[in-house]
Amino acid sequence: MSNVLAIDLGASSGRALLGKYHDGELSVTEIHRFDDYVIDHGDGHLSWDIELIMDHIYESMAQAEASHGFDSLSVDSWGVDFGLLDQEGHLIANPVHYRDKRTDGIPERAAEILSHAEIYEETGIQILAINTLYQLLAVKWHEPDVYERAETYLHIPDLIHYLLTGEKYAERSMASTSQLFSPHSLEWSDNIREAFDLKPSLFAPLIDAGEKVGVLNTDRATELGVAGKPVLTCASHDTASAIASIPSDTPATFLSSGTWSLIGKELSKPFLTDERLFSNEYGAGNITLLSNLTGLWIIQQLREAYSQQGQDYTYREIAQLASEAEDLHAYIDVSDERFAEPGEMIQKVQDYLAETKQPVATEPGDIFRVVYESLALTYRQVLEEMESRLDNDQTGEVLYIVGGGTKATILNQLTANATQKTVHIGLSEGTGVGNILLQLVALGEVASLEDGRQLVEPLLQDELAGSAIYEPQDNAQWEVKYQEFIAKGSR
Ligand SMILES: C[C@H](O)[C@H](O)[C@@H](O)C(=O)CO
Repeated sequence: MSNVLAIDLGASSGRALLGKYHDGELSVTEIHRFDDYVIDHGDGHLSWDIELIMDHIYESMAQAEASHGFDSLSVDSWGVDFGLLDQEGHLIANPVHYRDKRTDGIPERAAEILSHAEIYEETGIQILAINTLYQLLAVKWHEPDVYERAETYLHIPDLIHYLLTGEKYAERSMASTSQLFSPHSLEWSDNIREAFDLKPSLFAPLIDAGEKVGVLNTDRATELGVAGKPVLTCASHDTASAIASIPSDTPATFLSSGTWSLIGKELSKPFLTDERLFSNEYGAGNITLLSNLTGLWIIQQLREAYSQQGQDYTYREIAQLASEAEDLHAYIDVSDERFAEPGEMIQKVQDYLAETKQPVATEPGDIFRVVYESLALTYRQVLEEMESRLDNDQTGEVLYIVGGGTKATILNQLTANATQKTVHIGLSEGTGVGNILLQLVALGEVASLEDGRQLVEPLLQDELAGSAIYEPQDNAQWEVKYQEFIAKGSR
């Protein structure tokens, strides 16, 4: 019998879930939710307000204690970002946001030292400017004084675990997002470190999901009466914890749907392609081969843009408008760099449509529909690219979707239509539940993650009450749309 506290930090909001495992049954309650922890410094500079996040984590502990109490805690978050500690172990500054402009031009400069092909060969990670490697190089090359002071780099969950326990570790699923890690050896890549002459001290000892980091030992923990409770690793990368919550007996084809869309397959070993199409991240004990796509961020940004014009839409209203919208047969390339950057999203979608000589959507519902359809068709494109390269036994008829994006039911159906796969809906709080399952494994309450995944089905029954499967519809029509998309909107 254990109660575990999962802190799940997303790029748009964070939440604390209390998982109660009693008599072989798991129940999960959300006890705290918070947002607004991005600091916008202007001129394209963004950081994460770590003090505010820590306040909410202590608030979550207080709520958990006021509820049923908790036996352990673990934090997961978005990938790639990190904090730098100095020699005394002090955080030098707030962690910088992956959308910060500091990495502009860095991948190109890095390629003069080690080609993109060599970096991919070593790390199995797609070349994206947000990657930790490029962020660290931005510090080294543009802020040498900060680089000099920096002794250790820690990803967000590792940093928070350190601030709670004083112990410095790097959990492997998160390390695998960095482009400083080898999916072949599952260790930090000496080749990358040496090629870019990065200080060895920056790299904390690696640790697996499901291990003990230390115990809560801060003054605030003492004040709350929670000092001494263990802090454990889950799969600290939120995508990896989300995939851990998929109730599949066999390696799954997955879409982790949220601000980002991470679509791919669970594999037993890395799979590299000459075209550097997919990332080989490390999950909870397996490789998660995936493509990292700008996901519902575009919808979130459209919503904000309409709000600035005085039109406030709930996500339910957005889905409704999109489902009633005209089918314009118009598509965007969701991976076009302009859509990854904040601001002016209505204009950006319209500009893209005009530039590619497609009907320009003007009504909000039409614009939302263009984005939803383009996402769904991009999922098909990625899965086709993947499945055409993998062995037959690694292809699948079922696609599992987990994460907050599952609430966009229109996107679930469009994804089934576009991919021609049966879509099984997982938990909207899959990440937090994956975090909980891995803590239960660490505590010895559940024998393995496979056993833990069996606990998810009853949670799904509670959440979805029967609407958990979407079958593909209108196959012929979607075949036509896919060809149109490949011509106008594909990446
Ligand atoms: C930076 C992104 O958050 C990251 O690449 C992605 O993998 C993720 O963590 C989505 O939640």
